[in-house]
Amino acid sequence: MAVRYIQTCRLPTPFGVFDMHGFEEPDTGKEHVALTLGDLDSDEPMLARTHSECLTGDALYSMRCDCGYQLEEALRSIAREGRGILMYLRQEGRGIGLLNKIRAYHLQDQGADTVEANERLGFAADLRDYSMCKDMLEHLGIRSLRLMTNNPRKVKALSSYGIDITERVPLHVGRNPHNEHYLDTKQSKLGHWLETHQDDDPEI
Ligand SMILES: Nc1nc2c(ncn2[C@@H]2O[C@H](COP(=O)(O)OP(=O)(O)OP(=O)(O)O)[C@@H](O)[C@H]2O)c(=O)[nH]1
Ligand SMILES: [Zn+2]
Repeated sequence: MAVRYIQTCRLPTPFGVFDMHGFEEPDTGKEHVALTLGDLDSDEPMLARTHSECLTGDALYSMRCDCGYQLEEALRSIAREGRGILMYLRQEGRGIGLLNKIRAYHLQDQGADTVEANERLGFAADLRDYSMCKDMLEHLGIRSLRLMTNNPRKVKALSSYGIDITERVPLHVGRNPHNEHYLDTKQSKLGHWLETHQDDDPEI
């Protein structure tokens, strides 16, 4: 989905003072942001995270998933490095929206896994689209990334838009008894790289 740039402001966080750049999808009115830190002009590949919105994990401390832990770890890593970008994409619930995610969680409370729950509601397992990242990165003049993710689809999608992913950086945090089954399902059904030993990624 195409986005247009709106404005930039400072965003102080416990991890560092970021710049927050706002973008809008003219077709849908959806609002996305990119947080950046450090020198954007250098051609050195930039540490990056594309993070899909998860209100429950990112803001409400849910332990059903790993999102909140990953968000914090990504910001912390960017701050440690002194340079990087986090694109926060408003595609809640892998694209089905918050209320449908609650419906899906209800089905999971009754025994379905995360993929089966989506399917029972009539959705594909993952409806996300990452094309807005291309416009955001182009606007900011960023060409190559060291991407923090365990999700092969993200790497494939961003590469297909011509974004140069020079390295895939694993982001293994937040496993707990409440999300163990969810993480195992992501690994077995969605192909996430979640092994403890990370020499599992020969093509990147
Ligand atoms: N439909 C649905 N969405 C979920 C569920 N649990 C988390 N999500 C959403 O999934 C998205 C995060 O996707 P993940 O596959 O966990 O992680 P990812 O961001 O694709 O991959 P990583 O980069 O490795 O973190 C967020 O939008 C969450 O709201 C669930 O059980 N059902
Ligand atoms: Zn989540």
